[in-house]
Amino acid sequence: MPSHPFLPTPLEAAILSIYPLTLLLGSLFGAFSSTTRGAPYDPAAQSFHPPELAPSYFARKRNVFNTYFVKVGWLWTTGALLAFAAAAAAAPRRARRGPRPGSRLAARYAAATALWYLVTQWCFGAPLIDRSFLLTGGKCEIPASAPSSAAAGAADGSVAVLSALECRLSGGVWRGGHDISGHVFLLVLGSALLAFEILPVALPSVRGLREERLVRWENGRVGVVGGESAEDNRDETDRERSEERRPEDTSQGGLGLGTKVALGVAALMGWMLLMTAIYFHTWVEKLTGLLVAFMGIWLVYFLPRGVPAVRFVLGMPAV
Ligand SMILES: CCCCCCCCCCCCCCCC(=O)SCCNC(=O)CCNC(=O)[C@H](O)C(C)(C)COP(=O)(O)OP(=O)(O)OC[C@H]1O[C@@H](n2cnc3c(N)ncnc32)[C@H](O)[C@@H]1OP(=O)(O)O
Repeated sequence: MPSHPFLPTPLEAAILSIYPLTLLLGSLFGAFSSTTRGAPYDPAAQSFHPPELAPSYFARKRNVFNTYFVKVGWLWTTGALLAFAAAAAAAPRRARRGPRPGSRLAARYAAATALWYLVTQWCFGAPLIDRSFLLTGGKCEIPASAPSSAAAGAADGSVAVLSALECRLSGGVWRGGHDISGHVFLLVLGSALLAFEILPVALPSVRGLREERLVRWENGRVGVVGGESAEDNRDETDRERSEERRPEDTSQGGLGLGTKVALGVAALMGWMLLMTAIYFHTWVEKLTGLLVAFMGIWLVYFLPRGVPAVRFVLGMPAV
């Protein structure tokens, strides 16, 4: 049982700990494997170069999983969530009496999408990842060989661009700052979103996914979702709703094809996280990617537990 609504249950903590462990094991493997250490790594290109000498297929930037899966990872996350929502809606009547995804699934998805967008795509201009790169001393360097129009910048060969994309378009190299790993961020946020939405619905009788979650009620008291102490503090309507749901606790939930596909997408994200940990980025870049993703997960899944007003907007999975 967690000690505060803002904290995960032991099972949720165990699930979340898979992420740092994956990064740690992957980074250690990358650091000690002789094949990886012997391959030519180009820090400017942030990859093994030339690609033919990369230590594995997954160590090449243009591998099919990176190009069509991670690089459009939010589209996959969206599709997986829709598949899960469709499977839950189409579940047979008996399973439908099991926990539902919750009326605020779309709000939580929108919140997570907004975070992904601000961090990796656009934040009233350059995305947060690019802003932090510039703030930590990074700049866009234009090689002498670049077309003269692009190279018209400062004396040190750098140009005043605000984003990695602009830099690339002007033929430059994004160099010198701290580059938070966008891959780690997206893969952790996307797979955790799927896990936190699907598991409490698909595995309703597993302790720690639903009923051990602590919440703070409007009167300031803290209780367990669906537990006795919590119900004592809720209004009549809430109690009635929870009575309706009680027989579902023993059902198997709606683990239809869509849910299995969505879990498959989350698992592939886990695999790609491991590949990223082994073959790409520095330790600190991976760590900051993880921390930013964890911040997002906390905002969407743990802050609502402790703040009723936020819970009113974002709700909680399977409640
Ligand atoms: C009821 C249900 C609710 C839902 C109800 C809603 C209703 C439904 C509404 C629909 C509405 C539509 C809404 C959808 C909206 C979208 O989902 S459309 C969006 C589709 N687009 C995406 O998904 C884009 C996702 N991609 C990204 O965000 C960024 O590309 C990423 C993944 C964060 C990565 O960024 P990055 O620049 O590659 O950054 P980074 O990780 O630092 O990598 C640095 C380098 O190392 C390389 N690298 C790192 N790791 C790896 C690796 N593992 N392998 C190979 N290379 C690697 C990178 O390739 C990169 O190299 P370059 O490409 O720069 O040369």
